[in-house]
Amino acid sequence: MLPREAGAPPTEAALLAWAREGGLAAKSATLTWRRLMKLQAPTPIVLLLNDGGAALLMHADRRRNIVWLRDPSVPRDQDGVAVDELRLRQVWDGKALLLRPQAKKAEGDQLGLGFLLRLVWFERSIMRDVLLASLVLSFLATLPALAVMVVLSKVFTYRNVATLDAVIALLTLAVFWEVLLNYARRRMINMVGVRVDAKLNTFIFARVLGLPLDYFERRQLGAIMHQVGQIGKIRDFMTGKMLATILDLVTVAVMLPLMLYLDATLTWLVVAGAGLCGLVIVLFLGPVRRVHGRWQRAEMNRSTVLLETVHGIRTVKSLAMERAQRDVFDVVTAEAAEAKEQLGYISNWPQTIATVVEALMTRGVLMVGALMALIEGRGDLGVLLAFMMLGNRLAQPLANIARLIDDIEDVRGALALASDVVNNRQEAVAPGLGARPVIAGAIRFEKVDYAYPGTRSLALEGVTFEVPPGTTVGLVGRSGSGKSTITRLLQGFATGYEGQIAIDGHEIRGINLDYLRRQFGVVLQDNFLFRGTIKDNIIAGRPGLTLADAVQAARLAGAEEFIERMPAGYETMVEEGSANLSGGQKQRLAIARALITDPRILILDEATSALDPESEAVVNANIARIAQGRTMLVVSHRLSSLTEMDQIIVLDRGRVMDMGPHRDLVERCPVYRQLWLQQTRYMDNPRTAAPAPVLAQGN
Ligand SMILES: Nc1ncnc2c1ncn2[C@@H]1O[C@H](COP(=O)(O)OP(=O)(O)OP(=O)(O)O)[C@@H](O)[C@H]1O
Repeated sequence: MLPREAGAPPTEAALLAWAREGGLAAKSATLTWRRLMKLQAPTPIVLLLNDGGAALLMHADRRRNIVWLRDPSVPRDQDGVAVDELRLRQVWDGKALLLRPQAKKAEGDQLGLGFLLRLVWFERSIMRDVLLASLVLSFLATLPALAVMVVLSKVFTYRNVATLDAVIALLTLAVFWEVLLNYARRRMINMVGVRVDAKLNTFIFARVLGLPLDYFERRQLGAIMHQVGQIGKIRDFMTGKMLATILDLVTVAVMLPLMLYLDATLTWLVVAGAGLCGLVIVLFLGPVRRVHGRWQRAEMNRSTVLLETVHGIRTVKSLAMERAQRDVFDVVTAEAAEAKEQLGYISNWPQTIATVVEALMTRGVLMVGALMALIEGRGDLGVLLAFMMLGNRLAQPLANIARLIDDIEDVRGALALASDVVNNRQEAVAPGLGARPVIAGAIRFEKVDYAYPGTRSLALEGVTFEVPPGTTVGLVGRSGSGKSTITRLLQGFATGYEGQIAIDGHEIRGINLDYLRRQFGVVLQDNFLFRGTIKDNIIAGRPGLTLADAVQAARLAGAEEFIERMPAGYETMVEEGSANLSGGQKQRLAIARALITDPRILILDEATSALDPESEAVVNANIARIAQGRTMLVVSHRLSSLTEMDQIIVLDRGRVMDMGPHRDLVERCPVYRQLWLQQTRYMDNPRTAAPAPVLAQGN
């Protein structure tokens, strides 16, 4: 793509963006001569010269203290130029672009356990510090128990005050460290959490954006939102329970050997108790999983009904469907509540049994310990007390680890739901893939057959036509004849067609998808305006464009006059659902938005169908000006708005019936003539002359 201001050198940011769009990993850097000498670069380095030019660094000759440069515009087979430090400094102040082929990008990853582990692995340096802090904290946690042991065994028995002083000093120091390390650990855990959360969210958003359009059309929006929303559960688990478990494991790893040292028999008693907890939970895993699945499906239904109702609230209210929708919602809520109740009932059992085992374990330690001391005369009071204190501290993490199985089930379900959306086929795997030819706007369809996924009948059948650049073309036909399908295929929304679709002779499947779509300006019947000012909406998605660009596009679209009458002009906020704009104003804004990039091909798909005659007249008056210098495809049911088009393509049940200017078609094409007569019949009647009727007959 050429810079907008032809002749001006591209900015560093633009070069970076182009390199990245071209599939390269690019970085800007400031280099010194010494760095250049040290570079044994196998990858291209572009030196950005002070006058806006650029040179390619071929290699640095350290022995002779020179670099070999090449002018990128000079043919490859010509030699480079040797430049020494003094000469280079005169034209270059250190700015450079470092380029290399892109490594496998995160977008290519699939959401799954491997991906989540990799996210944590990225944070390994902080995680290492967290583990280290946990290790020290676990040691510190054993100190009170050991202190009790020492006080009972040594201080009381031998009345040793010096030892008591040492123990008190040690415990005081330990408290200080404990507070400090706990504070640092919480900060680090929070940091890991925030980073993992941000990465996970940006990854999910990129994947959802990359899903093909027909995916959203085939699925219920509510279900998609619910499934994607599950990511919150995964994040909470990763930064909450999973991390806590790792820390619990550290505690177990530190305490177990110490307890084994103090008393092996009692230790095995504790371990056996924890094992029993785990076993109980594993036994309940199957039933819990089944009920959990049912509950998840019920929750999904509930979100779908809620979202659909809010989304279609206009229809719900105007058809007075509130009562009916409430009934539907009541039913799905009851199902969700029943499943949740079942889930609570089932998962309460392993929890209860685990609590019993845990209680028996701690009491068992006391009894067995006391019995051993009484009967066998083994062990002393200090050791028993210390053991019990440690045992209590250990029981909790062990039980937590066992209970984790329960949470894993929840997260496993959440992961399955989220990845069901996120891991679907992406539209374009590599952003850099595909050609970027300069496009003038010639369109050719050749024997194109297309059936929508999941349907058997062909939406397009043997469609063949050719449109020279700069032509205005109307697409007409009954409802469902395939008009919109043609415009969709042209924009690369589906690639599973037979035959060939080419723009300027380039088959569109070979063109970079992002680049292809940027060649189009599209206005639909109902256009979505984003929250923001009118200016933001016109220049949406094209950062860097200015108010002047927005004004120019608005003028061309016939929107200038009403924007200037608005309270804050171009800075007027478009309200939620664009309630402060009329249909005609919304449509003219959408046309301005489509024109802002000066696209080579403009598609108006029923763009004026919903407009009142006055607004339609304003838009139509500008059509000739809008069409100048570009190819324009206009889908319309109102044939009267297409009579001035250079060519009109007549479609019927997915086939091209004829193509030609209006006056020829009226004479030779029966389908067209019939459509035309149906509409003009009304026009002849002075009482119904104003709007031409809409041609919705269905088939
Ligand atoms: N997303 C879709 N999934 C499945 N079938 C579809 C989809 N969109 C359209 N179709 C089918 O493809 C055929 C052509 O539809 P298309 O929307 O291209 O017609 P159209 O001429 O633009 O109709 P209209 O004037 O009503 O907008 C129709 O039979 C329609 O049912």
